[in-house]
Amino acid sequence: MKHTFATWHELAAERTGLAVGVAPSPKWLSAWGLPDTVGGAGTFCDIVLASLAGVAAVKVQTPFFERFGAEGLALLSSFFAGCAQRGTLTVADAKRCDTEDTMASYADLYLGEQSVLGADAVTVAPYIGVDATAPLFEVARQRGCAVFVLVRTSNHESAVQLSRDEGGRTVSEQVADRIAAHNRTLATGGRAGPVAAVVGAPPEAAAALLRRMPDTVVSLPGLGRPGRTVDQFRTVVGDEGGRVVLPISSGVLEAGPHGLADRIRQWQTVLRPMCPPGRSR
Ligand SMILES: O=c1ccn([C@@H]2O[C@H](COP(=O)(O)O)[C@@H](O)[C@H]2O)c(=O)[nH]1
Repeated sequence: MKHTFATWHELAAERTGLAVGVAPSPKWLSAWGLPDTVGGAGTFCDIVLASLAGVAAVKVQTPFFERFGAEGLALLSSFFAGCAQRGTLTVADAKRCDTEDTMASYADLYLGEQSVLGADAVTVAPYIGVDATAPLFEVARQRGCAVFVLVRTSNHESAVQLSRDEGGRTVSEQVADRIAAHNRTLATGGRAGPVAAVVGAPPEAAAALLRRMPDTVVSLPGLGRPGRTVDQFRTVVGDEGGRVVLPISSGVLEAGPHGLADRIRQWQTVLRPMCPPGRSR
């Protein structure tokens, strides 16, 4: 059976919630001894693909491909096709943000039936209004894809997300509530809705946001970073492991081309108890 993010709980139960971070940036190409060219990025992708057996998902930072122009996009498209052959879902981490008509074109580019990229999911920023991204939600629903909306990010400049409205809700909480509302309408048959969330908050805030969005797949970045422990994540996830995606970039790429496959297996071993087999959302 081909899984989608709507059936993430089944895929994660089988393969764990790990999403391998894919970033052919100047930094990682250099660390891997590869040239900072589209050819170097191609070799990087081949090595990653060879290490993906049994991996549920990849989270791909698309600007590191786009910077190479048409050749970079062609590489991204063929990398996604390679992932699909392995049953690995693809998140295009593009963090798009625009008004409705433009977002509709992003839906065509990343998720649509004729999409040249053919991703399973794309990330969007909600600061022009969550509902401006709604054209993507409908395409995602029709095609069994997902749109990951940034609810709370981990970067130092993210304070605006904690501003409060008259009712006392933070911007992050308002975004979370819109996501929950969309999924109440769009989720069907006990599956997760097509609107997913990215929550890079500290543990307590992350757990509260996770509870605020039932029927929603939630990506929790931060594992593998200094100061973030597996125990912290275990506490946040609780028994909701069937709807959690755990993206790890630096924590896998730092193993280098020869250690990558082993590092991925090590993370899967660590993460397996967070997603009990057969557990539903
Ligand atoms: O809150 C967020 C949301 C997304 N990111 C992205 O993750 C990578 C870094 O991943 P590591 O596993 O920590 O290396 C970063 O470049 C963003 O694209 C994030 O950091 N925080």
